[in-house]
Amino acid sequence: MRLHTGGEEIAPQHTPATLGPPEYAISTRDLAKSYPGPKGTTTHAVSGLDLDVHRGETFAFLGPNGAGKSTTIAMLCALARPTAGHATVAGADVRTQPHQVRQRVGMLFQQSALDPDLTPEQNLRIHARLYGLRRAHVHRRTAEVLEVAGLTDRRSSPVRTLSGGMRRRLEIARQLLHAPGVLFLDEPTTGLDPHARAQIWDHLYALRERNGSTLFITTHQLDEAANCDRVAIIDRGRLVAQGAPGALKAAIGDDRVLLRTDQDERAHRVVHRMVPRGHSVTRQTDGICLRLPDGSSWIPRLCATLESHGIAVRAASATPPTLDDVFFHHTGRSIHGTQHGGGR
Ligand SMILES: Nc1ncnc2c1ncn2[C@@H]1O[C@H](COP(=O)(O)OP(=O)(O)OP(=O)(O)O)[C@@H](O)[C@H]1O
Repeated sequence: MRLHTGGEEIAPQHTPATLGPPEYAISTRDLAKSYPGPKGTTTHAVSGLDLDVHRGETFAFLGPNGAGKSTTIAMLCALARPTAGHATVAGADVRTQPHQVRQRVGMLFQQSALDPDLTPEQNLRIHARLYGLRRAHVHRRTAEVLEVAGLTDRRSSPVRTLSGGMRRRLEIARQLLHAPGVLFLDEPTTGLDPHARAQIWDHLYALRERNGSTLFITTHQLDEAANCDRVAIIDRGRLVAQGAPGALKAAIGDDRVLLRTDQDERAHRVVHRMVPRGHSVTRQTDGICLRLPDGSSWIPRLCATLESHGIAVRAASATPPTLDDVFFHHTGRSIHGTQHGGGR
């Protein structure tokens, strides 16, 4: 993921009455950013984005590659200018008060900005000075954030000797030095093994509990988004859905029914005829997938009909909707790229 510092002219501004109330950590209305595309075209990286993130919330920003996540973060951190719309972050307007926004947020980039030959303590001190922290505070804040990151005992080891998870915690610690009100994390667990991923999440939850930090986290990991307080799903620059993961899943209702048979092609045709219009039936590499309300009640009927056609059912399961099903429901695609293949 890249961050961009766009340089386009921006429209005249005023703060619209429709922006969320000041208790929101982040509020956007009609936020948009376009880039000049190839051959005179325009790429609408983000369009008409309305987001409200409460203070102290862990908020996931979920979307496939190229959906507009980095562009949104860049605008919210006042690193890229919106082409249109409004946004306030930690009480400051990204257009008219970009300096205040940058003072009040922390931003974890995907690319490491640590010097591997220096120790955690040295890296933090350099960052603190670059950030203009008063000398008297640097020592205390460095010790505090090292403690929060669980790295006090490694404070004098060269960074190159730390594990991937430790380095990521150190990157997060760096962003906490100036005690930001909102912390943006761009895919914070990318490249980490499952154990280190889990540790980073424990660390983020602890930050939320301890400091009441607002965490805005981009991800394409469905399980990570599902563990956040609320999630916004973005696709092709537009907001698809926003809400608590449970509520988003409950709103679509349909379960996912998976059938594995000895003749999937024939089974697909049979099943297709049984299911009412408007419900999806797709062939996947691992069987036939249906999206239906109360999926488990369909299984005996589906199996009996298939067997009456001489098709053996090897496995059948019904699972409640996931955030991928929410994405599919709104876009007709899986977040990881599977097209709606032959469904209804
Ligand atoms: N500086 C730029 N100039 C032109 N087009 C850009 C620029 N930055 C991003 N884009 C385009 O804007 C769209 C959104 O890109 P963005 O990087 O915000 O998506 P993303 O969701 O962060 O993707 P990924 O998860 O792959 O990093 C893409 O079509 C991208 O090609």
